[in-house]
Amino acid sequence: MNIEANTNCSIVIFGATGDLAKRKLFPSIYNLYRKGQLDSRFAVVGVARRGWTDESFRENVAASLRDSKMQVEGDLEDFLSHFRYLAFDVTNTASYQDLNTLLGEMEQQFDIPGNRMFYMAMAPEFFGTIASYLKSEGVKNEKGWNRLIIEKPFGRDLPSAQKLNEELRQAFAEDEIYRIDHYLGKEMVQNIEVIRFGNAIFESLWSNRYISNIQVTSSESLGVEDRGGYYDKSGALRDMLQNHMLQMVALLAMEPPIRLSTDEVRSEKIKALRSLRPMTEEEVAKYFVRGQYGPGTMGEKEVPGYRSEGNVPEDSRTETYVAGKLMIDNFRWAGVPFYVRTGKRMAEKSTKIVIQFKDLPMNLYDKADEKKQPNLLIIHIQPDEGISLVLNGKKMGTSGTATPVKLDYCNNCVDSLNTPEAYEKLLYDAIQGDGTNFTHWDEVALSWQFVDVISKAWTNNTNVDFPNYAAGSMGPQAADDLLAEDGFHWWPIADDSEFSI
Ligand SMILES: NC(=O)C1=CN([C@@H]2O[C@H](COP(=O)(O)OP(=O)(O)OC[C@H]3O[C@@H](n4cnc5c(N)ncnc54)[C@H](OP(=O)(O)O)[C@@H]3O)[C@@H](O)[C@H]2O)C=CC1
Ligand SMILES: O=C1O[C@H](COP(=O)(O)O)[C@@H](O)[C@H](O)[C@H]1O
Repeated sequence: MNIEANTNCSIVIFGATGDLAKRKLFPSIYNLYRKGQLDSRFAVVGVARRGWTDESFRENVAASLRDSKMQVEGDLEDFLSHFRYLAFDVTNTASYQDLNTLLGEMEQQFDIPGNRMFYMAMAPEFFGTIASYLKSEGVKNEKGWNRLIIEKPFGRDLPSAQKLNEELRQAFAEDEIYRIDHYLGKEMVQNIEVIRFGNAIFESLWSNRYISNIQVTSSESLGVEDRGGYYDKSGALRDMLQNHMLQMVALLAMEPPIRLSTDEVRSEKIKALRSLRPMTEEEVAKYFVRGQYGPGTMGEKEVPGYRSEGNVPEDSRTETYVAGKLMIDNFRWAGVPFYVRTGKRMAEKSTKIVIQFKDLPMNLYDKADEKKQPNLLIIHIQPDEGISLVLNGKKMGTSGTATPVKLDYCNNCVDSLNTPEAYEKLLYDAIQGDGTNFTHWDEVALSWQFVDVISKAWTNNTNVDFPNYAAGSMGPQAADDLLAEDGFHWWPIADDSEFSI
């Protein structure tokens, strides 16, 4: 970690009237303030087009805290006094000059030495323009540090991501750019490194010698809600796999870094992503499966199919589900499939990683009429947070018979109230100058390079039979077949008591 002593700063939120600011950013800033993790000398400037006043902006911030069901204490008025609003036109130099003047005033008022953090919570087509004006109009400050936080999506393929990156790099250095992947702020995603590198029993087994396959599932029960317009141009591959899923794979596959510094961790993740076995377009069908949900039942409720959602064409060929088999061609992982799957309108909201260990070459407790139970390490990312280890123990009252036993550690049972939200942690890290849990450009580029082949193959092959899974199910049959061909199956993500074959 690279910790910055100088953390009193101004935060400028571009897109301060939007959904992300309301649902995630204001509550996170308030939590940091309440816990004393934000220096008391801070300022927040919200910018967007609409003509709000400071008062209406503050009322909106307060409403966002109420909506997030936060415990707001007697300090709300003081907190809100650090917030100002500026109606803004991103293409007009005068707006940037007004912003600079306002920041100067607030820096004086709150004794801030010029540190500025610019948070891009706006449609991505504006990111390059804003970064360039921040520099040309002198809002990027010479007096303190400058940091640019960039929301997803970072491009829609490698060329567009490269173009965006070049635009940003004209104005900001790589170490001033913080590309957010909110999965990297999740408590249990951060725990992957600790589980691996803090436990002799796991690190010594963490390779193709002992692991047979790894499964990463991130299933969502919600559909596309009101984001049909965005989602139909994106799909599950770009929306989830290119970023969150590949980041989790990189953390699971990387070599131990020589120390926990930003550069060392990133460098190992980059090496893991470079080891992903590339595919040709023709090979994509062998490794990847796409799906789109049709109508179905969620709990008791009938829900429509994807093609009937708002702003989605009725003949859409956008995938709402993707499953794949990734091979990592390096010494540690050769021969071990990493299976990933993610989708909307699946049976459960759940993110889990299951590490399946190889069977013993000879197990004295194998019975011809009983199926074998492999050892499993399960990392529960959300909504439950914790670790389970599935072992074999003696079946009580019998002799010579083994039965699966599960050891559970529940992280959010211990301290659920104090588990910080991902955005809160990432904002805190960015203020500290710690970029470890943000993605380096090379990681973004390698991920797009891998994903672009899949999206090209899917665009060129229009012969898809969509919808191919019912809302409320666990996805298309082809995703089960993908594992069955290798002699595996997806481990259940819902009811842990089912952890026997
Ligand atoms: N919402 C979420 O949960 C997530 C969002 N993101 C990303 O965050 C970013 C923002 O998303 P979200 O908050 O949902 O989007 P919204 O559409 O809700 O908000 C967009 C914001 O941008 C402002 N805006 C739009 N055009 C202009 C303009 N020309 N000049 C100035 N301001 C403008 C809007 O305000 P006004 O209309 O007043 O100008 C509004 O504040 C996107 O990149 C998205 O992909 C990423 C992960 C999750
Ligand atoms: O980035 C995104 O993530 C969410 C899922 O995030 P989670 O923290 O709830 O697992 C997903 O719904 C959204 O489509 C995607 O853009």
